[in-house]
Amino acid sequence: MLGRLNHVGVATPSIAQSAERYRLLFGDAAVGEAFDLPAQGVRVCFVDVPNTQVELIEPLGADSPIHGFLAKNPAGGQHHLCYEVPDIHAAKAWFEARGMRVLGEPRIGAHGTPIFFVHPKDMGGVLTEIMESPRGEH
Ligand SMILES: CC[C@@H](C(=O)O)C(=O)SCCNC(=O)CCNC(=O)[C@H](O)C(C)(C)COP(=O)(O)OP(=O)(O)OC[C@H]1O[C@@H](n2cnc3c(N)ncnc32)[C@H](O)[C@@H]1OP(=O)(O)O
Ligand SMILES: [Co+2]
Repeated sequence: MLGRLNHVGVATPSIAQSAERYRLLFGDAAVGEAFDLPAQGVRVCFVDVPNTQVELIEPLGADSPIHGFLAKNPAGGQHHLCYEVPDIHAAKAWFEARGMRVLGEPRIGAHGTPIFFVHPKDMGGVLTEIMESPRGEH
C-alpha cells in the first residue's frame, strides 16, 4: 500500500537559519524558497536531495500543530515521515480499519495533493504523513 518516501519533515524555530545551515553544510544543496501554508499552520521550505526531500517547517503562530513539538524540542528536530499512496481515501480507510488514529480529514498539503497524518503513538513513535502521489501513481 505504501509508496515512495516523499519527504522527511524537520521542525525548526527558524527556516532562515536552517536553510542557511543546509547551504553551508552541503555546498550544492538545492534549497527552495520558503512559503506560508496558513491552512496547515506552518511556513515551509524544501531541500531537494536525489531520492527525496527534506521539508523544513516553522510554526505560523501559537496555534500551529508544531508549536507543542518545538516547546519540547526548542532547537527543532525530525518531526515526521511522509509516504506516497495512490488513493488517499483508500489509505485512510486502511489505517482506520487497523485501529490507527487518523488525525482529521484529508486536506491539501504543500505539494498540492491531499494528505493526512497518523498519530505517532500508533506508529512506533513516528508521526506519519500520508500523501496522495502527485504523479497519480505510487
Ligand atoms: C507543510 C504542510 C504539510 C505537508 O504537506 O507536508 C505538513 O507536513 S504540516 C506538518 C505539521 N502538521 C502536523 O503535524 C499535523 C498533525 N499533527 C498533530 O495533529 C499534532 O502535532 C499531534 C501529532 C497530535 C501532536 O499533538 P501535540 O498537541 O503537539 O502534542 P502532544 O504533546 O499532545 O503529543 C502527544 C504525544 O505524542 C508525542 N509527539 C508529538 N509530536 C510528535 C512527533 N512529531 N513525533 C513523535 N512523537 C510526537 C508527544 O511527545 C506526546 O508523547 P508523550 O510525551 O509520551 O505523551
Ligand atoms: Co510534511
